[in-house]
Amino acid sequence: MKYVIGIDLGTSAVKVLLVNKEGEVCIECAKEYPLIHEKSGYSEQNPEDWVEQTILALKELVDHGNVNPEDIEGISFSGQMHGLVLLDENYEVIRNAILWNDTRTTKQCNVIKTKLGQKLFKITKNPALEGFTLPKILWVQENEAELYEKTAVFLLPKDYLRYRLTGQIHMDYSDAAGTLLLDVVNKEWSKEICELLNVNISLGPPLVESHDLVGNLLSEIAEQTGLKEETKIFAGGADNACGAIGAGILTPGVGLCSIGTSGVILSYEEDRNRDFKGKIHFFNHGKEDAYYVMGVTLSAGHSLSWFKDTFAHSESFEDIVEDVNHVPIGANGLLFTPYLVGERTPHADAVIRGSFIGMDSSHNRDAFVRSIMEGITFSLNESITLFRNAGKKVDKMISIGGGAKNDVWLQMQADIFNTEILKLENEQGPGMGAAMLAALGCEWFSSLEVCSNQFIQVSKTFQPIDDHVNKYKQLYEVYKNIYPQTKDLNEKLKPFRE
Ligand SMILES: Nc1ncnc2c1ncn2[C@@H]1O[C@H](COP(=O)(O)OP(=O)(O)O)[C@@H](O)[C@H]1O
Ligand SMILES: O=C(CO)[C@@H](O)[C@H](O)COP(=O)(O)O
Repeated sequence: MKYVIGIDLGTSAVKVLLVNKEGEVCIECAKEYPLIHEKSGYSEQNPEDWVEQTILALKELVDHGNVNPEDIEGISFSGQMHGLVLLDENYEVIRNAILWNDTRTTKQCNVIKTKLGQKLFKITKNPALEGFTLPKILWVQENEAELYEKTAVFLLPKDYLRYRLTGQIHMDYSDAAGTLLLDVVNKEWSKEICELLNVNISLGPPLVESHDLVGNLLSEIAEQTGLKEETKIFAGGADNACGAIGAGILTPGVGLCSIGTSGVILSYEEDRNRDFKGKIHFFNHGKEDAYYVMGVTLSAGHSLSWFKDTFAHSESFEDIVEDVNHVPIGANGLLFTPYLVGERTPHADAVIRGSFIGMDSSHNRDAFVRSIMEGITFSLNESITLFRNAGKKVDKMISIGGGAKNDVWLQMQADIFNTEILKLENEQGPGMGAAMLAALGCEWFSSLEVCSNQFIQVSKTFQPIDDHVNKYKQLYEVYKNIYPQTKDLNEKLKPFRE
């Protein structure tokens, strides 16, 4: 039997999956790494942590996978999007990576808006948002000029990891789309944007397709992991593009809900000329010459992990969500907004912060956990509302990510979204998507579509329950009021944040 490995460089952890030619996940290993929040609004990671933890995860996979490393034909990648990794001329990391959920760049977003106006939208199909890469480049240019001067190339997180495993520098189109420097339709770095913002276009690495072969493993990495140097390495894609591939979202129809650190509602988009007026993101897919649109909740799983780290550090996620079903819908009158690091969709707002509304002395810990899960799901429902208002049909969704491990949450998604929710055999959509890109690159299949028929299995479906749908509709109306009513309060609280 032959195998491929999918590596998903997530925000909370790197997850590696060994997948055989039948699409079965033979073993998965995960290794965590920390987020660095130096100030309110800042979010960074040390790229060395990604490399060290990936090598450990791969070694564990080889040691316990019970397969001959010679039979592992290919590896590909999925990675958290937008994070800025700056390298000097020796390809050494210059500073910590500035991540997708870092919102320090409001000023730079305003500069982009002023200098580019409608051009930005015409070229990139997206607005200037704090999380994207270009504002981060401008922030370093302005605030750390001596580091910017040293920069020879910029990469995104999984591109840096791939560079360390292969010695080769590349970026794929699906991830490049999230930089705000890519001409999305013509698939090239935008000379016009670079010139107008005084960014040297040569900082952008060579662009490739997600399934392209980009090299083999470096000998020292083969030695450290137990893998073979000859293992073929394929470029991979943005985690949401890979999540879509790993859920079989390769044609219009079924949508995707992903609850990882962020939360994403995603839909395949056939028409590259479709104009969503920047309300949702429009990016290149990991499937060649295809596109997808999505809305993003910045702190989805992160809200739950914040609660766990702060109030239940020693417990597992399974423990803290175990009894939420004993709390009624609406968490006994407790509503939560998940704006722990600001928000993206539908409220692009770096200043807003979360709230618990309706706290009562009767509320116990389970009520708080339930209200967090409901608040995250209401936030994702705001993206679904945008999709529906734009004429997209949303009646069936595949749910992936850490949040899809819990059946109560999956039923909650069915009830709040009022859609059928499908759970897959394996909730690791991005890792599976990466494995599928490797399988395509190894020519096991003629297309991702053929591969998905073999690799993707639905394990369970959740139907909306009428009574729940009605209750959640009423709660959603209240939820939507919290943003406008807390916006001004948060502007006033901003000076007190450190
Ligand atoms: N058993 C579980 N039940 C509910 N939610 C969970 C469970 N395990 C993990 N999660 C959620 O999933 C999140 C991690 O999801 P994951 O897809 O691994 O994230 P990332 O790709 O960003 O690293 C956690 O922050 C947590 O909120
Ligand atoms: O910023 C975005 C998408 O635009 C995020 O979805 C990141 O790509 C991080 O993903 P996870 O770590 O939550 O999977």
